[in-house]
Amino acid sequence: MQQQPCALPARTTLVVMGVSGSGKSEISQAVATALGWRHIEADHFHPPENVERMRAGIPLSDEDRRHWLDALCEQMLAAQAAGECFVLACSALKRAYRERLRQAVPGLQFVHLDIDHATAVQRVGARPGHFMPTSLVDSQFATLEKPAGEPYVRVVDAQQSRQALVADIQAWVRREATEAVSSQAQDMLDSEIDSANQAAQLGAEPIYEGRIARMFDRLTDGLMAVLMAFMVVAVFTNVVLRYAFGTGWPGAEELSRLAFVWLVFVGVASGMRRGELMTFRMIRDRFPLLAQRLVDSLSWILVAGASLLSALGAWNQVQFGWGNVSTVVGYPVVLAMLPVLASMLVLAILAVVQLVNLWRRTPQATLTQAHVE
Ligand SMILES: Nc1ncnc2c1ncn2[C@@H]1O[C@H](COP(=O)(O)OP(=O)(O)O)[C@@H](O)[C@H]1O
Ligand SMILES: O=C(O)[C@H](O)[C@@H](O)[C@H](O)[C@H](O)COP(=O)(O)O
Repeated sequence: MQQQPCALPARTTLVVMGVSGSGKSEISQAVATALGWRHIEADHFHPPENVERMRAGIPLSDEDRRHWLDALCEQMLAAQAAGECFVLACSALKRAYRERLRQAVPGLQFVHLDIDHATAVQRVGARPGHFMPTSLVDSQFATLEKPAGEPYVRVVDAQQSRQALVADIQAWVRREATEAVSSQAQDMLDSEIDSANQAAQLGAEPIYEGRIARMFDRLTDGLMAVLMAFMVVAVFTNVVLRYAFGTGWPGAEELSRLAFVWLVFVGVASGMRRGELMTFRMIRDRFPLLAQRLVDSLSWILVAGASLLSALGAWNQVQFGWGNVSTVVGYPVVLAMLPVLASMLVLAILAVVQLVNLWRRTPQATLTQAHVE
């Protein structure tokens, strides 16, 4: 049967292991045919001396198996290099032998055909023309270190019918491949989410610290707390008056709207000072360090420019609204423009401070500090 190029990205390599007579050769061949994978028969890679030893009833030693295992590793790597999945029939009796194979092919899967001594002896005895004598079955069991507990291992009862064994192994291989693919997909998704999180993140450090910064924080925090409390009380009072007493406070909506405008702009200035505004750095992080500084500088110049333009707009509005009052409460409408003006001026100043920081700090500090808004 012609092998198909192996399309699965994971769990594409399998060893069918067990003592002599467990059914490695036959079952692995059938599994390979069913999956369309290359079949490698380890018996074919024993040097003639090993075959002669076994024919003479002499068990192989670790040393006898060393070059044989090396040859098997070469065969597995050759299959992989050709882009083929493979099933290797190999006794792989000791853990150390399996580790040698795993070393060459990380993630190698093993199916252990677990068989009892009597059945193995019976099968080996009934197999005509094979070099392996039944006298060696004892030593095979003596050498066997069962693989249970090792990674990617399935143990099956080799006394089942051939069809049941092939179906079981095939289903396990497919399950493992699906799980591996979905866990790879999950890993990719996780890393996408990580890089997205890195791309859009809160600025790590405050732009400016010092006595004035502490005063500014106290002032803005206090102001926001008062504004928030005022909004809650105003809206709540209005609702209670309206539904409980059939009256209301006509100014509540207008004043809470005004408080909201103040809250937003005070919050923007406060967040910017603390470096807490959302930043996107996915593209910027791909540049070399110097280019990153230049991109950051350009970004801060743009922030300063845009903030100044907004401040100018707010100032025009202040002049325009001078003398005008709100319709319900009658507060001067410039009160709604002042937070915009103040906040935009603060943003422009902070952007300039950050521009200076960029060129004063070390490149590493700049890297963690920089924001691309
Ligand atoms: N599930 C099975 N049920 C009955 N006989 C089997 C089964 N699997 C293999 N055999 C037979 O057992 C003998 C040993 O199988 P083989 O594949 O050569 O084992 P191994 O390669 O492990 O020595 C063969 O004659 C084979 O036809
Ligand atoms: O490590 C070993 O002692 C041999 O590899 C042995 O395990 C293998 O079983 C023989 O090559 C016989 O071949 P069969 O396993 O096909 O009987």
